[in-house]
Order: sequence, then C-alpha cells, then structure tokens
Amino acid sequence: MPADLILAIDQGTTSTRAILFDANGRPLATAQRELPQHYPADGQVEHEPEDIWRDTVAVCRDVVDQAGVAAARVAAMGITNQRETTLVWDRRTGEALHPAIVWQDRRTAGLCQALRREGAEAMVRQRTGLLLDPYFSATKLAWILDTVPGARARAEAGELAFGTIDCFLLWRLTGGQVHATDATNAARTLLFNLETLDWDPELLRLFGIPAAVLPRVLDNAGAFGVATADLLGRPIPVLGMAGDQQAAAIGQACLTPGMIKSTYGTGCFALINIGDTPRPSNHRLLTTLAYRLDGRASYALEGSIFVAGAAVQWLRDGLKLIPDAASSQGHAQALADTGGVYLVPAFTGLGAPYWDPDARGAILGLTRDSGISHIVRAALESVCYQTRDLMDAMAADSGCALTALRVDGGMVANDWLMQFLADQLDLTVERPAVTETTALGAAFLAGLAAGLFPGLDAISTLWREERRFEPAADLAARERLYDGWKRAVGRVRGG
Ligand SMILES: Nc1ncnc2c1ncn2[C@@H]1O[C@H](COP(=O)(O)OP(=O)(O)O)[C@@H](O)[C@H]1O
Ligand SMILES: O=P(O)(O)OC[C@H](O)CO
Repeated sequence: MPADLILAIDQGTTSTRAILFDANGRPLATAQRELPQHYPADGQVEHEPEDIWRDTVAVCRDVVDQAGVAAARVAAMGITNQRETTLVWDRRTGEALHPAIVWQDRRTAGLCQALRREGAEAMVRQRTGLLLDPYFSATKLAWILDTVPGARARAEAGELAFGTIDCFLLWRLTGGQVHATDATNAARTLLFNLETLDWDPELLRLFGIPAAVLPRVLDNAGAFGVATADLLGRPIPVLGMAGDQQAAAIGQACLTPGMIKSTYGTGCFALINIGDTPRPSNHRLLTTLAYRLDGRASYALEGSIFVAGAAVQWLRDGLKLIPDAASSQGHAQALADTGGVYLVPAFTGLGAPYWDPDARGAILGLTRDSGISHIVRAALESVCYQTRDLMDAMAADSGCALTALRVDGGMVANDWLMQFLADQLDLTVERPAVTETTALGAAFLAGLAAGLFPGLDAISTLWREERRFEPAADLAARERLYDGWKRAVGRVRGG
C-alpha cells in the first residue's frame, strides 16, 4: 500500500483541525473541535494546554477514521498553528506551568511601554522586523518566568522548556523527544534575528530570557521528529511546520514578490511576499519570515489585525444577537447601509497600522432607528475597513499598485462580505477552491520533505480559483464610508 497521504494539523485560536490531503493537495476528510477561550481579566486571553493536546490527538484519529484509510497510507504530518501564543512546560513531566498566554493577550502592555521608554524599540525593530507590542511571545514568556513561583530559577537550571503551540505539539507528539520550532514561528517571538536567522543574544538579554529554555530552530520542511505510535498506531514522521499565516501564504501560492493573501479567521492577517531581503516597512507593518527552505529565507510584510471573525463570534456568544456566524450575511444584505453606525472591534487594542494596546472597542453613530442588522453589518464592514488600512500601507511600502488579493479563512464563506471587501479596496478579491489554505500550506511543506512534490512551485500549478469578486462601488461613496471609519478609530484610541 503506498504512503501517499499527508495529515495536516491546524491548531488555530478558536479551533483545532486535522485535514487529510492527497498528493494533489485535495482534502479527503476534515475533523474539527472548537477550543474554549478563557478571559481571566480585561485584555487577558488564555487557552488550556491540555485542551489543545487532547483535541489535537482526537482530530488526528477522527480524520483518519472518517477517511476510512489505513494509517499506513499517511506518509507524513505537517503542523501549523496560531502563532506567538506562549507556553512553558516542565521538561521532565511535560506539564505546562501556566495556561497558554494567547497572542491577543495584552497583560504585558506595561512592560512593552517601559522598554519603549528605555529606547529599545529601534534595536528590536531592526533585528526582528517586529514592534514592541504585547502581541509577540517574548514579554509573555518573561511574564510567566517572573510570575510563576520558582520558574526563573528552574528555567536557568535548564528544567523548563518554552515553546509556541507548534513546538509544544511536536514535544508531545514525539513523547518529549524533540524540542524544536520552525523559523517562521521563531520569527514571531521578538527573540529571533531576521538577518542571522537565529536566536539573538542581545534580545535575550533585553527581555531577560535564559537561552536554556529555547527550542532549536529548523527550516519549514525537513525532519522535525517522529510522532509516536500512540497517536495513530504506527510512527509517522513530522516533516513540515509553519506558523498559520505563513502556511496560508504558501497554501495560496504567494511565492513571488508582490503576491498578497489575507486570512479572515479570529483576526485578519495580510502578507505580501517581498522576496529574499528583509526590507523594513515605513507604515508600521511587520517584516517577517515567509518561509525558510534549505537554509534560504523568503520574507514578507505583514499587517496583523487582532479582531475580525472574533467580532462576529462576540455578536453570537456575547450579545447573542445572531444564532450563528453565517446568519450575519442575511442581516448585512437586508440593509442598504448601516445608517452611519460603525463598530470598532478594538477589544484587545488595535494592531497594524495603529499598534495601540490601550484602545478599546466601541459602537458609534447609534440612533433610534439602529437595530440588530445595523450592528451586525457594522461588524462585517469593520473587517473591510481594517483590511483597507493594511492595503493602503502595503501599497505605500511597495510603491506599486496592488493587483489582486487572495483570501481565505472561516469568514470568506460570506459572499456579501467578500463583495463589500472588493468594493472598499477597489481591488479584485480571489477566493480559492480550497479555503483551508493554512492546512494545505502545512501539508505542502510536509509533502515537499516527503518527496511527494518536486518543489514549492508545484503549489502554483495546483492552486484553483473558486470565485472572484470584482469592485463595483461608487468611488465617492466608498471614500465617504472610509472617512467615517477613520473618524471612528480616532474616537477609540487610548492615551
Ligand atoms: N459566514 C460567516 N460570516 C462571517 N463570519 C464567519 C462566517 N463563518 C465563520 N465566521 C467567523 O470566522 C471565524 C472562524 O474562522 P477560522 O478560520 O476557523 O478561525 P481561526 O483559525 O482563527 O480559529 C469565527 O470567528 C467566525 O465568527
Ligand atoms: O488562529 P488564527 O487563524 O486566528 O491565527 C492567529 C495568528 O497566527 C496570530 O498571529
């Protein structure tokens, strides 16, 4: 029986998925579990590490069962994950010392501000391509080491391991044999130097991180380790690993400079490929690794928005205005416009290009005529205005007009949203046939190392468009709407 299938794990912010792909990048089966979110205090977001591990094991087993294939058909596994989310565990027992501090968590805003006041930001930006923001892992890791009794001393003694979710899953899958991450995940920690492609001693000093807690950093495709037979009854090699936004860019075949993808899940993350030089942004975008293969790096500029689908989730679970995310489309379609209502979803501050951890959300412009549909539509529109903020910055940074935007993630099922997005950006929006591009990217990386694909270029020939949305809006009306958004953002800024 040929081993011709790839199992991709996509451990996202709100759910854990496993997808089984064939050697043509076609999904054969999917299994998914929703991940509980914990909000212990204002601006804090945590996940239970054992939930993540249990769900990962369960979805891997479910997807193989569902597909009705023998585990022997699985040639390799790929892992992709919510990035930056920080865990520290005991190397001996594998137990986490603290719940995972999620990328959205703002508890270290004060520490970031103190480091900015000391004048550290220019050095951090130059070495990492990132900003001094609580979004990234370094201050979350420092917080755990300083808050959990005894943790710092134990870390220095080499008893503890730090990892993002990819690294934690690899550790658990290999039965504690491998402590490694990949270069794209490492590049989101604020500890990794984009030029040397290694941990940076000066950054470790700045954030007070002992080198003994750090994992090895590997290319995105290669031998990461072997998942023990506990998972599927036979050992399976893990051959691909990447942060979810980088994996999505690969799954969308954004492999040449100028190509852009935007993923609409919990947050929204747009990446534009900028080739083999880590150019800085002049418009407060991040410079980040797109991928590293055979030791050679490709880079991207990234715009990160903290709340996109999470606003719809809040309408569903928090306000209970809608029974499910999909019904947001009917509400939006029922109206000609929001009647001047804007929703700024700064629940955990604002990301790119504002980088304001103190901003908080607001609904503005309410009148006696405003109803549920106005608020729902305003939430969807906010996703498009935030994307426009990013696209304007990318166009200005790259100095050329953008030609098309490839989209993916849970929200892109919403046709109304995709058309409003094309209208607001004045740009063609391309939706692929396989919208699970994140998992597809991880599967491609694993398939590359397994020899199932000749090279990364193979993905460009397999990429298929399902539908494109062409801009059709009156340009003056579009500008009026966007001006209103800018004013609304101005009203919620902190400080
Ligand atoms: N039809 C829809 N319209 C609007 N939002 C949607 C729709 N379907 C799903 N979503 C939103 O998309 C998000 C889920 O997308 P997904 O890519 O699975 O997220 P993640 O990878 O961040 O966990 C949820 O926040 C949900 O509210
Ligand atoms: O899990 P997602 O899809 O919301 O992605 C989270 C990002 O990787 C955070 O940087």
